[in-house]
Amino acid sequence: MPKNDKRPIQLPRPTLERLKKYYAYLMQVDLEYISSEELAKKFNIRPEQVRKDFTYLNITGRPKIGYHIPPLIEELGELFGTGVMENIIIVGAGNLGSALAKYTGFEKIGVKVVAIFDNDPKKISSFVGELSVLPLSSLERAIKRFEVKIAAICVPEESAQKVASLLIRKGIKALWNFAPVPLKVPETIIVENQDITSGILSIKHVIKK
Ligand SMILES: NC(=O)c1ccc[n+]([C@@H]2O[C@H](COP(=O)([O-])OP(=O)(O)OC[C@H]3O[C@@H](n4cnc5c(N)ncnc54)[C@H](O)[C@@H]3O)[C@@H](O)[C@H]2O)c1
Repeated sequence: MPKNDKRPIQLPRPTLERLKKYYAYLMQVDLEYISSEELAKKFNIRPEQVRKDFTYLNITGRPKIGYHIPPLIEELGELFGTGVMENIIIVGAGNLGSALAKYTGFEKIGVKVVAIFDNDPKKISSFVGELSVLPLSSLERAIKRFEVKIAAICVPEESAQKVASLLIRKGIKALWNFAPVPLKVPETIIVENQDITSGILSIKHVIKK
């Protein structure tokens, strides 16, 4: 694909995962340039892998200097659509859903939590941060009003499928699933399963050596 072609790029999943890590890292560092060697060392991979990953971006490094970080961050931001604000909703105003709703870091990556839902009458109308917990009967209205495509599922695993199916019926296109259970969804629906245990397993794997 030509470099200035703006069609969505289908990245291999491992590449996408690495690009996300580079992006998070580059947002934190206080540097002007970074070489593929430095990035590779940080992530314990080969510099050729970094250079190959960056061929998906409209950017080239300079010999002996490396990649200019501000345009690199911009390119990565464009790849992940961080410049476009996407409204999301959360279902499940428990421990996890409430923590997500209060997290202030989402806006930096173009994500805004616009509503939180629960089916527990005791939680309805209580506040999570600045959001009042809504009943599921308000789902459709909120999805339409805020043009929401993404929903985070933060309900117990036994309710997750039911909630997923309801969200899809109400117009949601992508599910960010925190419940530790696989979801059955139509092919057109995007599902991202978020597993908090995977990070700690990676640490345990390294520590074991
Ligand atoms: N993936 C992760 O990293 C991770 C980490 C912690 C917890 N979890 C999972 O996230 C989910 C939530 O965990 P938690 O600790 O916040 O649980 P919690 O019990 O504190 O909260 C769950 C909330 O969901 C609500 N709920 C239940 N059924 C519902 C339904 N049908 N519709 C709407 N709301 C409903 C409950 O009223 C409750 O408020 C669980 O599935 C848990 O296993 C995942």
